[in-house]
Amino acid sequence: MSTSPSTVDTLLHPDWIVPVVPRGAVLTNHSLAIHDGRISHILPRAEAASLTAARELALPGQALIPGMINTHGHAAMSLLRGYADDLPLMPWLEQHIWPAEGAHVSADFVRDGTELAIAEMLRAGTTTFSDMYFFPDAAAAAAVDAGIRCQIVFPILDFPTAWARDADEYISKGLRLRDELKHRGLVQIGFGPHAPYTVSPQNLLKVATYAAELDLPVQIHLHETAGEVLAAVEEHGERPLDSLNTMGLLGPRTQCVHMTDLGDQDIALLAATGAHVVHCPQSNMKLASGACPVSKLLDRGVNVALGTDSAASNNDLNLFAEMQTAALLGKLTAGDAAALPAADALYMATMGGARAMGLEQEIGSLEPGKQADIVAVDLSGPECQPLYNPLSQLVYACNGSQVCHSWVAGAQLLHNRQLTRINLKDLQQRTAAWQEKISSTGKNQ
Ligand SMILES: CSC[C@H]1O[C@@H](n2cnc3c(O)ncnc32)[C@H](O)[C@@H]1O
Ligand SMILES: [Zn+2]
Repeated sequence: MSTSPSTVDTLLHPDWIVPVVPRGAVLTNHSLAIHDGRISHILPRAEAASLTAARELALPGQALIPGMINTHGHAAMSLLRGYADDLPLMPWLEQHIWPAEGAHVSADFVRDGTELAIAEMLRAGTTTFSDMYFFPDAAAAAAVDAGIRCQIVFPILDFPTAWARDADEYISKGLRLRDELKHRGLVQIGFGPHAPYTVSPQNLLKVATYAAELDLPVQIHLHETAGEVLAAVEEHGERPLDSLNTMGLLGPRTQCVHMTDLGDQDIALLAATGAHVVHCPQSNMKLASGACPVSKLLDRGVNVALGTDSAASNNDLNLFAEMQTAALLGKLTAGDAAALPAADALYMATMGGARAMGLEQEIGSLEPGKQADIVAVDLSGPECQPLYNPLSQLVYACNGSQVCHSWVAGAQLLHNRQLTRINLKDLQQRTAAWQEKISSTGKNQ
């Protein structure tokens, strides 16, 4: 039986702890201790005096929450933020984004773009992100250097790009990356078949076989628009979700991103298979793709996580904004102001993501024994006053810039809003060089 140590690495004294599990709980006059990268204690402030800590931090006016989990994105696309706005999905992709990626994406682009995304995410409370992009080795390297936790789903497409020639090469390169990173505790590798309209049924079948054999996660863009579903029904005679099910691709290791076009039968299938949904409300709204029926999914017991998608379709990587949008859109979609209360939105941004990634025993809530992935949010400013309910402020009033500190596996990556492992000045110079290069090339060249 393991006992909690009386000597700890770090002892935090916030005004509130919002552990997420149990849902809706808010602890006052409590302290949290970190030891060996994990949460060792959450205890009443009066009892914290019995602990000896190497480092103690008073956090007046601040709330501790679990580090947030951005369950879907393409981090390096931060270099394409604002490159093509106000367009629907397919013209945006086919006429603007894919040509720009064809012209500019390289290992250096991914390295710098991912670092820019990580800097933004850490400063807004994200401590774990999922990434689906070319040169996933460069994305993983940026994450390892920054100390942030991530899930890298290596891309799979039927067509050639700068990273791979065909689906077999995408898969073999991705699996090699998985072998190289197997022992990196903060990095999890999975399959990232882009979408049913860019990956053939034969190649999706290969993904299903490998994923089952290796027990790896699979993340896919799915039912992003009604047009996607309609085109698939015309071509294959069935809805994409049904095709994936027939292929054996729907199950507890599957993360279905977007899911705006969903009927009752689709929802029943998701519930029966245990597949997860990753809701990206701001991207769905900006591209006018549609709205995921989150309340119905939750009512049927489907796990829903939150993602920003890329900075090219959002245009920021801020889960506070995403939580607020999810809550507001959820109410509008359900026609019910009681739908998606603040506690549910925060759950989706934390435990929802952890469950989707199969990491629910490790992250997603503040509980003794879990990894110390923690964020401290300042609720003392005028935008959060008066303060009747910290949970309400976190979801409906905070904007991300109130994040003061964050820790991943006990390592402090943000201290008083300063990134501890990223040189922001140098990063901003590299970003400016990319902007210069991309804008001088001109659009679609
Ligand atoms: C295979 S790497 C990722 C690929 O996906 C593109 N992408 C970015 N956002 C979306 C979206 O909302 N739906 C579909 N595809 C998207 C990105 O540009 C890369 O080419
Ligand atoms: Zn996406």
